[in-house]
Amino acid sequence: MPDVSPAVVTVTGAAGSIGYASLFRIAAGAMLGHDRPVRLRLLELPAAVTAAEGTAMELEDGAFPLLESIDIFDDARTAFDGAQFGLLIGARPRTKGMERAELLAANSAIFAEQGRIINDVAAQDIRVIVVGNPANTNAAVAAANAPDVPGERFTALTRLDHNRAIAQLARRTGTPVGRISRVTIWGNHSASQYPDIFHARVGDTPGAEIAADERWLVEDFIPTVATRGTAIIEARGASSAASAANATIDHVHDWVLGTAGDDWTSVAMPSTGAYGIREGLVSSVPARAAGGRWEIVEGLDINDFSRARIDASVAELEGELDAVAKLSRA
Ligand SMILES: NC(=O)C1=CN([C@@H]2O[C@H](COP(=O)(O)OP(=O)(O)OC[C@H]3O[C@@H](n4cnc5c(N)ncnc54)[C@H](O)[C@@H]3O)[C@@H](O)[C@H]2O)C=CC1
Ligand SMILES: O=C([O-])CC(=O)C(=O)O
Repeated sequence: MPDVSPAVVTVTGAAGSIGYASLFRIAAGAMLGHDRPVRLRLLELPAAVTAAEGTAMELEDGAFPLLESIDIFDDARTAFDGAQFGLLIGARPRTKGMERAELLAANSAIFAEQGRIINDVAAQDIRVIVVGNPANTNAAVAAANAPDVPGERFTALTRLDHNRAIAQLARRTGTPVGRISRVTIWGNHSASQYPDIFHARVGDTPGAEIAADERWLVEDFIPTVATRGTAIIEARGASSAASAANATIDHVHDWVLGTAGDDWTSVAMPSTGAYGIREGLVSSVPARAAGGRWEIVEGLDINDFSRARIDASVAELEGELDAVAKLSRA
């Protein structure tokens, strides 16, 4: 029986670009199903509350039958009260001249606080997706600060990278995206990520056969997927917003309503130690969802080519988390 009780959805950074591109589709039922009412709770910085009010006016004007309420907050403790879904989109952006360590420090403070608050006031079945960068490490920090919430409820967005990889494979092979499955993004949502097609199915062709063109794989496919965000910033003059919102909705949709058939998707979630990834890191892995839970797809054969790339991206995640730990001790 589908859950048709109203869902309490807290969205941080709600007045930003991804927030704006997400909220209308959430209100229309694209995220949780077309039979599940939603109650939106929008969190913004005080300076952006008026903009959030403008978005709320437009949401009202959508007259969405599923949208039961919209509330706006500049206080995280109130915004997360009773939240069943936390879309953590708002983050401190990197500003000119800012070192990566400063960016990590600023965001770890935000996500540690939000993790503590979620622990204290969110609903018992809270599910969190962190979109704000550095997303994996922000999710790891939030999870570490929410000891009463099962770690698996904290995830980060690599579905955008996953969708980008499918799109590139479709383009290369002339295969409709709907006939491409079992692609995996491993590691960090950064340029070190590893889009793995060795287990993929591309129409009737095994991904390994396509990966055999190593020159294309190394010089074209992997870097195109891994640096797509930068290419979009260069072209658009702003970072991916609609595609990031779309991927966020896909992620939560599949988490709640299940992944299709025997396909899997890519989810950054706290490591269980599977595939030799250190526990505590939030790394992207292949995962299926059923019954409202993500399950890592275990037992895939990882060849040397993939192992080296997974290890490199995981090492970057270790470096980020270690830097955050050092900063919080300083
Ligand atoms: N994981 C992924 O695949 C992707 C992640 N991103 C990241 O998503 C984040 C948001 O991107 P955009 O919406 O384009 O940015 P944006 O700058 O348009 O909006 C961000 C909003 O967050 C708000 N905000 C900042 N700190 C906050 C806090 N502590 N609490 C509540 N609200 C807060 C700001 O006031 C702003 O309205 C960025 O960190 C971006 O790098 C972007 C694309 C893809
Ligand atoms: O750097 C950014 O904000 C954009 C980003 O994550 C992406 O498009 O993958």
